[in-house]
Amino acid sequence: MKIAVVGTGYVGLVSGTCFAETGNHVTCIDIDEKKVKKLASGTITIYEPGLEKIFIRNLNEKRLDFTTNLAEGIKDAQIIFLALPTPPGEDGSADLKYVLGVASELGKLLTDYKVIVDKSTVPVGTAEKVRNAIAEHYKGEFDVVSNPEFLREGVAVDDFMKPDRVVIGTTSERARKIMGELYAPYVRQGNPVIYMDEKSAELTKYAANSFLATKISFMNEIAQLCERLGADVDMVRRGIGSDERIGKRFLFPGIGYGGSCFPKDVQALIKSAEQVQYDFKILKAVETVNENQKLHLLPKIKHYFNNQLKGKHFAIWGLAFKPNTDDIREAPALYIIKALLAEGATVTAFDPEAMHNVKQQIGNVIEYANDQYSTLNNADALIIATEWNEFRTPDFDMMVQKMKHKVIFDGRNLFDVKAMQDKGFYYESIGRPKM
Ligand SMILES: NC(=O)C1=CN([C@@H]2O[C@H](COP(=O)(O)OP(=O)(O)OC[C@H]3O[C@@H](n4cnc5c(N)ncnc54)[C@H](O)[C@@H]3O)[C@@H](O)[C@H]2O)C=CC1
Ligand SMILES: O=C(O)[C@H]1O[C@H](OP(=O)(O)OP(=O)(O)OC[C@H]2O[C@@H](n3ccc(=O)[nH]c3=O)[C@H](O)[C@@H]2O)[C@H](O)[C@@H](O)[C@@H]1O
Repeated sequence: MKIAVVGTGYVGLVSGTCFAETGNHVTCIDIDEKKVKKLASGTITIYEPGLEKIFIRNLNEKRLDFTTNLAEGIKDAQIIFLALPTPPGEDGSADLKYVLGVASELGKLLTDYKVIVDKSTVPVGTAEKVRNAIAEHYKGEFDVVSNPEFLREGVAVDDFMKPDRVVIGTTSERARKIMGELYAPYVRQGNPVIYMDEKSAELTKYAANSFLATKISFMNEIAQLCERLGADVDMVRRGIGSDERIGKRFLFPGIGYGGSCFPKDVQALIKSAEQVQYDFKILKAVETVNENQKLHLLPKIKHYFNNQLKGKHFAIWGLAFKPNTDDIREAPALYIIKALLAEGATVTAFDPEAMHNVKQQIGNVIEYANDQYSTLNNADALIIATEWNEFRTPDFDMMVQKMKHKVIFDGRNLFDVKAMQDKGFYYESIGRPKM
């Protein structure tokens, strides 16, 4: 099939590349000229394990190309995916200016039947708005489908190639058939394509992200209780996770959820509810808990240093919002850094992939180290903000040699509490007894 993908960010690039991987011809369109030039010349623009290899293969085999020209990019396409940003507007609701702007452009360009697919995360009713924006200029036949994306950064290729499910929202038989054909190679036995109406598909995406965020905030509150009652959240997590109705995944407490989606999607669903006079109480609490959790380590740190952080030097391991990505959008580490600097402390940080993005965002207000151990020179304490694999089994002897004090505040529960005590560390983590 011939496919166009408008927007070559995370979702656009991953889905475009993966659609090409099963033999489709994909043209990716973006207004960012620099990005398009880079991609067209074979340089990948995001860090995503496994993506570069298939990106290069499909580029070389001419199943994937890039352009800034919308008219040229969509000309021969049977399906046009919109993978455009839907950032929070001033009031927290999803800003649809990119999606509707492109829809209106498409209306001026369409000359024959095409399926226009909302892949961006968009509020209920957007498919209708996209349809109207196109129909204002184009009077011929076309369909608008909602096909939300559920990939996770860091494992995006696997999530896309072997999805748990594919949700397709359309009431058009013609569009349903085309979308079914496109997705047939991706769904394994037992992992269904779920067809529904557009509105239900749109809400499914927000419900999924909000439910997962709720699980995390719930566990972060259980962790708070554990700290106050002397229980161990790791044990509680295992104890409840083995119940299939609850499930083992997404029960890890930490320093809050970040990333480009959970924070904005929770906010947007609260707003959508408000617009139909519904007060979504649980989600408001989920958001508040998460805001507090990002700085949960701070009082512990201040308490340890008798409320005097001025002149103290901190090492930070991990800047990305989660491992295996260079994405720093809403990363808890950035909130911690800001709070430490405001208290007059200094910071040296290391992240295996995300440092270039942090440098670009906050510049040289902190120092950047070439590896995890160099952050520790003269550090009064180490703070762990992202659970990269290489942080899980460090050389503790080398750490001890470099650190001024053997003090670790671990926002991701990487180490065994008793083992750390035996090594002589002062070690605080999330929801586990200090010993
Ligand atoms: N990042 C993720 O892991 C996931 C994101 N989503 C959703 O997918 C959508 C896109 O997200 P990301 O890929 O992260 O966004 P992004 O911000 O990484 O990329 C968006 C791209 O669209 C381009 N763009 C903006 N206006 C344009 C226009 N008029 N014409 C052509 N290109 C234009 C930008 O230059 C950028 O390259 C959002 O709604 C998001 O909520 C859904 C699932 C996963
Ligand atoms: O809509 C989206 O953009 C995507 O949002 C999330 O994917 P992503 O943001 O890439 O990352 P997750 O793995 O979900 O992690 C999100 C945040 O939750 C935190 N988290 C996750 C799991 C957990 O048990 N505890 C926890 O604190 C992570 O550290 C991270 O900050 C969803 O998992 C995807 O299904 C969805 O497509």
